[in-house]
Amino acid sequence: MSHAIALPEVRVPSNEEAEQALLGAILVNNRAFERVADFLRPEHFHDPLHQRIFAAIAAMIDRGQTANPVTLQSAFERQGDGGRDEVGYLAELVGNVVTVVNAADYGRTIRDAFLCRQLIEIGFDMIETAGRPGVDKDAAVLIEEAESQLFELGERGGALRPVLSSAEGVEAALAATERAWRNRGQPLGITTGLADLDAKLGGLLPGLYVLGARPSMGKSALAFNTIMLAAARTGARVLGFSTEMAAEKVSRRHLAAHTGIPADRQAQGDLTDEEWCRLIDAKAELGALPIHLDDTPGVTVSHIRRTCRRHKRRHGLDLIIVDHLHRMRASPQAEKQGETAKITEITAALCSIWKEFQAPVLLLAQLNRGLEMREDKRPSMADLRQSGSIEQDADVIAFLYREEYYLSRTEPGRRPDESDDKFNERYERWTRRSDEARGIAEIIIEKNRDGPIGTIRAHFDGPRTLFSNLYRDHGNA
Ligand SMILES: Nc1ncnc2c1ncn2[C@@H]1O[C@H](COP(=O)(O)OP(=O)(O)OP(=O)(O)O)[C@@H](O)[C@H]1O
Repeated sequence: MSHAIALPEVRVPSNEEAEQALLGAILVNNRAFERVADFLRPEHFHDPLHQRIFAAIAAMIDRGQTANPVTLQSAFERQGDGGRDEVGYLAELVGNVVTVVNAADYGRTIRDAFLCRQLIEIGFDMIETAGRPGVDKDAAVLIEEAESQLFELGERGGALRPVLSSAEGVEAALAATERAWRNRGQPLGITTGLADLDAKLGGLLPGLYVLGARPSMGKSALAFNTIMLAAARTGARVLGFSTEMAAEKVSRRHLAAHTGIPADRQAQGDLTDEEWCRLIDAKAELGALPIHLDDTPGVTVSHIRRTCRRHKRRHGLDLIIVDHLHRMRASPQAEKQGETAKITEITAALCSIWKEFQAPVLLLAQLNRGLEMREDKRPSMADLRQSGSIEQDADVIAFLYREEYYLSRTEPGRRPDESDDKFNERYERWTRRSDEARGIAEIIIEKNRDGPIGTIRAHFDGPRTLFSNLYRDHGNA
């Protein structure tokens, strides 16, 4: 049985005096407009007449004209919406001006009142839709919609994303080029911690990055231990979704990467006094990094979006890592339609997530077992399961490959009819290849929307579950 609740009477927030004072200040001195032009728009005013006056002032100043009661009045008359009492009102606004110094404060007060009015509207909408009997959307959808509205309001003050003119677009592109020129030698985007990879990709920029590999190749090690740590050390605020590994295990691997004490030994508590000290020192250093982990199993894209919104509001957000695609859940309809529909829905949604947050999304993906039947087990695009939508939506697709992994599992045994010489020769070949492959990983970039493709090599340290630069850090040629 449902029962009615009485809602409190809410006063609509507005500040008539601030609106009048700001308009008067701008009419006395048009320079006051510059102090509010970046964040204040006509719809932020509560009084419709003030909205019209502010819009007219903005248009005149944009055209390089002076806005004062006389020019404004004639502008209103030309538009056919001037009235006798406006002349008097504009003069009154000017007459009551005490100072033009507080223009920015008046502007912020007006905008705050607008945001509060918007909040009230969203709140009433929520009450109305959630309380309507026979509501046609389920609670999760209503929460998603409310969060989306709040996020928009928090991020852009309810403003529409600006449409850029060609001139503005070119100016933004040149400003980015200038920033890049100042930081030449540094990646444009967030560092991956691997210099050769940064050189190929320009670091991680807003976009969808897919990293595919067979299990145990070190995908999670590359994403969580190498990229996450390197990015966070440069101040990037990272949020990781780990569907496979508990957050505690990810953190234990962070400690392993930092101290060199393998995660399995930490878990067993088998440590010397000196190692304990290293772990405690590492705790302080790693604890200060802007890293957060969500280890909810089987996450949906809406869970990721909601968590990112909340996270961005509280902590800021520069990099999102999702481990991994094939452990995520899609909508019940897509799940019913099969794997292709599921992957298509998830990659499209992750694309909209990087666009919304203007941050790179690094998505890990498990590859088909089929590639292990091949002589050359280096992965390629065809090994991505249901790869169509991934190929289309991803800005970068890379694969991780370590020959060492396969060689260590195929130590030759003597065949029944094999001579000593033949066996020794085969064994030596295997030993040579194993030596060459030891600690080496290949990152094969098969798609790079804005840059070159190709393979880079890195060093893999198993006990630390950490990748590092091959040449610089290890001197391998
Ligand atoms: N203590 C250790 N000593 C040596 N190697 C280790 C140690 N701990 C982990 N590794 C190696 O790290 C690799 C695991 O990496 P990771 O879990 O990142 O792989 P993955 O590609 O994400 O695989 P999965 O999808 O199965 O999680 C394995 O090859 C494992 O042998």
